[in-house]
Amino acid sequence: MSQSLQFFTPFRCPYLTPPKHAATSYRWFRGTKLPSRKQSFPAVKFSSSDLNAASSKVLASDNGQTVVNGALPTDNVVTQVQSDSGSIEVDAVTEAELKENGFRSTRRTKLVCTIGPATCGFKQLEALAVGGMNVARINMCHGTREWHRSVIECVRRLNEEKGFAVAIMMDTEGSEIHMGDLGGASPAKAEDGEIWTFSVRAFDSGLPERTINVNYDGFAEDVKVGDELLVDGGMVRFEVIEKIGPDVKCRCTDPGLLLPRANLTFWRDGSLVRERNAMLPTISSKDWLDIDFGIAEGVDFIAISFVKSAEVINHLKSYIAARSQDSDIAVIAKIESIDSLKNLEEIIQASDGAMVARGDLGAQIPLEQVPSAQQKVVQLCRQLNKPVIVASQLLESMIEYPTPTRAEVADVSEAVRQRADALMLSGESAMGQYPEKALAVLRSVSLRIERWWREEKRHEAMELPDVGTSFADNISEEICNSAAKMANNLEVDAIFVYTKTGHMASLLSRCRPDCPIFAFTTTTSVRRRLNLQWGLIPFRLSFSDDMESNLNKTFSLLKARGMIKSGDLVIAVSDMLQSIQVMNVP
Ligand SMILES: Nc1ncnc2c1ncn2[C@@H]1O[C@H](COP(=O)(O)OP(=O)(O)OP(=O)(O)O)[C@@H](O)[C@H]1O
Ligand SMILES: CC(=O)C(=O)O
Ligand SMILES: [K+]
Ligand SMILES: [Mg+2]
Repeated sequence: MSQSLQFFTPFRCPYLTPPKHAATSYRWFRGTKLPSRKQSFPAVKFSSSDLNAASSKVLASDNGQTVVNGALPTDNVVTQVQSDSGSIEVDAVTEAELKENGFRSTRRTKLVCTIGPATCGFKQLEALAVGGMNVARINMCHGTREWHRSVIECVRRLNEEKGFAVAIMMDTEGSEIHMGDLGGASPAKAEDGEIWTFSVRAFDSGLPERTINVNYDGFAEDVKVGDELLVDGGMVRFEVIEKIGPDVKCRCTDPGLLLPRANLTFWRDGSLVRERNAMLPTISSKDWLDIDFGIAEGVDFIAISFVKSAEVINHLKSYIAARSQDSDIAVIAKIESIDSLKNLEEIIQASDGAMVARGDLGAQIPLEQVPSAQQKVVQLCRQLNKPVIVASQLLESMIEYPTPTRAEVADVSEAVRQRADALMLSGESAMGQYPEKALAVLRSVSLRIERWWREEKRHEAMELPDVGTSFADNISEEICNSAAKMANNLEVDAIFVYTKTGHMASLLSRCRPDCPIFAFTTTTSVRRRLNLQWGLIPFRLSFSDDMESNLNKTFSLLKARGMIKSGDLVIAVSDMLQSIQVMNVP
């Protein structure tokens, strides 16, 4: 049986001004005591007077079939469903998880893994995909384009051959100051009191002992004797003791490992020195070449390091649009500098998502300010309806050890509790000894915390401001907000959303409902992109504007695959019809 509410908006044309009185309404929902899901659904016909909106109509029938636009689904639909039964695509891991644990227990928090030497092989990538990796990140700071291309090819092959839907994120190097790549030598340890040389010289035949290359030509000019030099945000510290032409001699004051291409920052009188850094371009000439590479390879996301303003994001987005027609590449702003925090709202607004890149962020602001910055970025992204990734050092000790520290588990839990869209592994999966175990920890902690929070109903409702600019957008938002609220109150098993661009799916995800969201979309690229968003289970399915036939088709395909069963309670929304329907699976 089905109950439905539809919003007819004849003024969806952008050049028509919407009449104000036609605001959508779900008063019946607010004012009506909703039946508990234990009760079966009475077939109720709402009269249009039950609704506030003159332009809204409720269509319901009592024979288990919904009347859409006055037409009943015909036998033809059923025949078509049968002959089309192989045409739904969902990630193989999610499918297995759904069947094994049921709808409600699927993981909502998405997982991103940085791919490096420890995980670049086909088998290792497969193990990560099986372990729940939703997005594979390649970091252009490291490795050659050839190396990255082979990783992308492996992921694509896995998706095709094994039915995964792993998306690819390319992360740019950015032009902040960092060390060279050590010329292939293994990372060295700097000991307390040792003198090391940081040099902007090019060394043709290997690096002399205790010498580090610096990528930024102005380095020797900019630093002063007495400055403090921080490697990787303070993992190793030096004091500048002498400048000799292109060489800067430094004494190690905090020992530690010098990793290839580690970030360098220098501090004077307790403050970060940034004058010159602030003038470096966010996207370097090398980054532009990497971006061309990413576009040519058809990556799903490009993450931009050290974003300073919204301008660079807009610039990149128009470049991508010009270079690749119909491109679905989403641009993720990495929040990892003081400037990005200053211009946070405009940057997030301009981007398709953000990453709290705590590694470099912690080198630019005092460490104790990183947690509040994280909370702020996560919250703002949700309000602006952009996916957000919490990254760096989540399970840092697992680079070397097979179990995380209690503090690391608490940190992961906090990011899940904040309801970030995704968590990211860096060194743990790129070059650690236990990439699969680290992923398993993220997975099990996410599941546990999500369930606990749901059961205890601890999530305080967040004020979600309107994000759209048009009246049609506002209707979509109202529909999604209401659908999510109804889903929680009725304790439905899943929300179905039929969406071509993915926008309605992300609006639902933003509400963080108690049940998972099945997002049906027509293209594989949108489906992969939705993989980053909280609570979405993306399916590829060809569908029409006829919701009734879409629903029949989906029910029959999902039932045939054992993913849903008769009696399951679902709410369906669509961005073609702007409707909400509540029904038990027939
Ligand atoms: N493609 C790669 N080849 C070799 N080593 C890699 C590669 N990708 C990552 N790594 C190693 O894993 C570590 C952590 O990866 P991560 O992507 O966090 O890099 P990062 O250098 O900290 O830079 P970023 O600030 O962009 O995250 C790196 O420091 C590097 O040692
Ligand atoms: C991920 C990243 O770039 C950082 O944490 O600095
Ligand atoms: K990077
Ligand atoms: Mg960084």
